[in-house]
Amino acid sequence: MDQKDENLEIAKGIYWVGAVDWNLRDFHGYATPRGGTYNAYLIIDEKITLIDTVKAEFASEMIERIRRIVNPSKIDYVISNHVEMDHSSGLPALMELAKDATVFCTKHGKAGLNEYYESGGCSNWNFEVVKTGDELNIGSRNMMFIETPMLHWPDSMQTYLKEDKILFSNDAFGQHLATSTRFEDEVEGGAMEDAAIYYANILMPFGSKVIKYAEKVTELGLEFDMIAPSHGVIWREDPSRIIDAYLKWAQKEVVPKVLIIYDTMWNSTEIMAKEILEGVREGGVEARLFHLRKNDWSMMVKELMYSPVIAIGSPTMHGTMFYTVSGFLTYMRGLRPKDKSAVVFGSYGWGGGAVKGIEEILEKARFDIVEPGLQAKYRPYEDDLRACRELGIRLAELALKKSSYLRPAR
Ligand SMILES: Cc1cc2nc3c(=O)[nH]c(=O)nc-3n(C[C@H](O)[C@H](O)[C@H](O)COP(=O)(O)O)c2cc1C
Repeated sequence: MDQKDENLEIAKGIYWVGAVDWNLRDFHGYATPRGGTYNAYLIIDEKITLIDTVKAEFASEMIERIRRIVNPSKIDYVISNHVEMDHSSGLPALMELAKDATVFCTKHGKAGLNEYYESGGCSNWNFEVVKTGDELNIGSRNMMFIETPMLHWPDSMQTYLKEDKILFSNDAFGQHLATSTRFEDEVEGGAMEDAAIYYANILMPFGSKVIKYAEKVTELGLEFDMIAPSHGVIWREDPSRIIDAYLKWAQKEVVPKVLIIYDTMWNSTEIMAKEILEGVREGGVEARLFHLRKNDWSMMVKELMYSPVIAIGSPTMHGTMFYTVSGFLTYMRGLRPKDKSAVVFGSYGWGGGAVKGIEEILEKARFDIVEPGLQAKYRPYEDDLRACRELGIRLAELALKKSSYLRPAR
């Protein structure tokens, strides 16, 4: 190993061999202003073992990192925790070199890899299908596999290295964060906020599975010295913090906060939004205001996770809501937020339509619509503004009532 690469040995004989994607700004539609990483881990033992790979465009970088430690053809075992392409599309290039390696994955993992890489030579790979509790001896160490279906795909699993007490958790507990260090405790300000954004955008629909997972981990009596996800930095200082945070998010703990999301063509809806915000402020509660074309939706979704109350505003355009509002509602519905109270507002010129359309969607998504939508014709005048401010005060009261704790998990 070069001196400069020493920090890549995360524990004795265990190396990070992934790639840092400094310029990643959009991860399948999720805004990643701080970049990202694809983490792969190499374990040098009697059986040389690679855990996950990287996105195809970084495969040669991963192979080069491996080569500096060991000839890739010497790899005996490849653990494929998840078939999604950011972790598996580097696999065909790796398997070209490690022709005799056995690939360990779940039943759905094997099917998924075959779907993705039929033309990548997958039919020649040796597979071993594993399930929860199965163990694999690699010499001085033993691994245990834990299936985590729908955390966040059907094939997902995690790998626990028993002697080192390291959990290779794949996407769970990850963050999109490009760094030159590999540990969370070395990142200025930590990575909990990045993990919260990740949870909100990727795992929010699967809260009940997260709760079951935490119970399983307790039942198995697992202890952690490190939790090493497949994105971002490794949790080393009190690693259970991230499991506790997941539990809080899954249990939908919220803070007294009102989220105001809107779009506007001629600013009338924006004036209403800001007046609602004034009311919330008067009511003694924090409000966050987001213009849909000026902010990252992934950040709004993180705020939604913490906020018990949301106000959504849209002007009417051609008889319906503004297009960004319908796009955001589609994204938000898919994430299945629960126990949210909502109110709708917006400006219109003649027949209207936006407010009604939004309310219909929110009802289907099981939001509790606390009162009829507020509408202002063309420009909001004194009466409209007073109504917005009073609405804000009522939303603040509601947010206080619905909040079960005072600070987000950090
Ligand atoms: C392209 C366009 C289409 C519109 N279509 C409708 C409509 O179908 N029904 C309606 O009531 N108002 C319609 N309006 C009027 C707007 O809803 C109205 O100007 C409103 O005050 C805009 O709110 P905003 O300032 O927040 O953008 C339309 C406006 C524009 C610019």
